[in-house]
Amino acid sequence: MANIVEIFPSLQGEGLYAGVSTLFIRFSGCNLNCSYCDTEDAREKKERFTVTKEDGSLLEFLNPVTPEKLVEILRENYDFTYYPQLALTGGEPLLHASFLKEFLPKLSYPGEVLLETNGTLPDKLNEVLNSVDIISQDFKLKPFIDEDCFALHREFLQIAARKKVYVKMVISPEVQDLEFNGAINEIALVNSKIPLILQPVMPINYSLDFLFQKQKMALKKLWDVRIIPQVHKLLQLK
Ligand SMILES: Nc1nc2[nH]cc(C(=O)O)c2c(=O)[nH]1
Ligand code: SF4
Ligand SMILES: [Mg+2]
Repeated sequence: MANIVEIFPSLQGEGLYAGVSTLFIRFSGCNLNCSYCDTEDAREKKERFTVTKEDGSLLEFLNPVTPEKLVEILRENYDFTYYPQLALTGGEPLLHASFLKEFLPKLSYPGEVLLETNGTLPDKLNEVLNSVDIISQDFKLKPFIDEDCFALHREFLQIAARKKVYVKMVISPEVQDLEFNGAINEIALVNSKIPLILQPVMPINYSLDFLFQKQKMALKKLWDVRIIPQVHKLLQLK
């Protein structure tokens, strides 16, 4: 059984696949507490979850949900043809790894399954690796979190690199070069071909110079470094 916050169709607003028509499942709960978190309500369990249908109307279902029920809800409410990607997000979806291990083979999604993860639960990733196609792994930097996640991020990325993977780093002018360089080195040690997406903290009420400076810094060690803001926020989508 899993606790869900919401299911909705939208454009992928973040990362390497920004712009792809995507069906999102947002799971409850998170093991981190980032200062820039824009899904605070996903951190706690909800009695019910909402399903936004293709025509924009809303349905409500009771938590927790079984894998069978979730498959039924998706099949009844969406034509998967229109969503080349299914995104699993949160919160931290890997807190539901054993659920996902049952659910994803039952669903057998015809498109690609993309996992949006904070990259700190390597053992859980191992459990679901065979059932996902793409991994969007965050690298969490100071000053946005108190913990040092680099060792976990490295271990996680080594596993994720067996699939299609990219790293997403939320940055602002407050991120120090030393911290940033440390993260770049971790990625380069796993594979310098792994794409890195620099995602500026929203709202952008600061000069963009630091973004280009950080991109250049990263390009010394990595082949593919992109600056991509949250497209869904620019377009005022969910
Ligand atoms: N449109 C849209 N794209 C997204 N990509 C990642 C999201 C997330 O909250 O994890 C997200 C989201 O909340 N909305
Ligand atoms: S990992 Fe994601 S969901 Fe969890 S606190 Fe950080 S930004 Fe929010
Ligand atoms: Mg979001």
